[in-house]
Amino acid sequence: IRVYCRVRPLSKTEKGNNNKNIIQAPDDYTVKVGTKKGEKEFQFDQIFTEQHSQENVFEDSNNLVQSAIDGYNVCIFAYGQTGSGKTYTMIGDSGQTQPGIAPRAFQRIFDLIQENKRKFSFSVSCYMLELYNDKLIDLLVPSGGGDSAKLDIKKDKRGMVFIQGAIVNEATNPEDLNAIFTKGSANRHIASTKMNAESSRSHLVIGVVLESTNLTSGAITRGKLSLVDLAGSERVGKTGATADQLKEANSINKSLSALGDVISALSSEQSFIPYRNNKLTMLMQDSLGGNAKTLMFVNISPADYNSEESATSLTYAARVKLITNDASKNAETKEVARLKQIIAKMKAGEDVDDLDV
Ligand SMILES: Nc1ncnc2c1ncn2[C@@H]1O[C@H](COP(=O)(O)OP(=O)(O)OP(=O)(O)O)[C@@H](O)[C@H]1O
Repeated sequence: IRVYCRVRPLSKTEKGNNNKNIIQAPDDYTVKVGTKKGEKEFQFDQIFTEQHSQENVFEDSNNLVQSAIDGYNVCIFAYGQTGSGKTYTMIGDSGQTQPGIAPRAFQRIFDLIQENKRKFSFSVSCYMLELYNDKLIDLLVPSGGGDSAKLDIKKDKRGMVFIQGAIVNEATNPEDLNAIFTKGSANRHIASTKMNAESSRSHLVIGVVLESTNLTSGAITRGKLSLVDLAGSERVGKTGATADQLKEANSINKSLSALGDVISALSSEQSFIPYRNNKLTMLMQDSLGGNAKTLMFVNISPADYNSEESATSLTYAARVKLITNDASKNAETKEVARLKQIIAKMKAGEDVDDLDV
């Protein structure tokens, strides 16, 4: 699992309020957050700051679109507190003057299809779901989502998750995918109004299934690109929160901890992975582990009043990253040291069989 950290710029209001920026990124891989308890430092695969455009962010993610076409299950998901830039990263700004990963990926899918059309025929289909208070809502059912009781999370023979009872729309060009997304977003808005909820309190899952048929051999390959905008990770203060808000927060906490547990179990190569503990992890089961390629964005706010939330998000993300990272880093360092020693010995004309590393 690769983990990228993205720090949004201070907003106009925050600048107006004289909020301080407490995030530093001394290099491309290190981020420091100033908290009341002192400075905390974290390492990730890449840090994006306000200097990085949406193009820059997509450049580092777009090879995953190729992987999905090649038959992998690819998942790109964004984690962070409300207002930290998850939607901006995954979808873009509201006017789509700065499109995010999803619309760029939609375009890229069809660019790649075009490049490969002499050798393969392709079919592209898409579903779009929301998970709110542990309830699945089909966003492609008009006027605020379908009857969640009819939806069931299943796996096909090859382990790909599909949602029995959910609408799946075919797409033949990027505009189709954009139109499906726009329709789903409008339904999400209606659904959240009906439930009197903020959309940031639900998880959004877009699944784009890519099937290619080799025109010579007839072999069929299926991959999937899952784009997930998770619910805001912040905790709700007990004081002042309504019963509904506490229920929401509780359900979000449960699902995000379940996701953390799955990722930990995968990273430490445990034999049992607790996917079935939550609908979120059941939904993402084919996107985490196995032949999946996963990219996590941890989005953080740079403002001083969010420092605790930012530190908490980074700690969660570090937990995702750390376990695998440590192992491979150590292995790499040892291996590099061993190879260096071999080179040195070979240069000196010595025997390389008796190495002590
Ligand atoms: N990298 C960025 N550059 C410029 N503006 C940004 C950036 N990231 C976020 N913003 C702006 O900050 C605001 C909050 O971002 P956004 O809505 O993406 O947060 P969010 O984490 O998705 O929140 P929610 O959980 O409510 O959906 C938006 O107005 C967005 O346009």
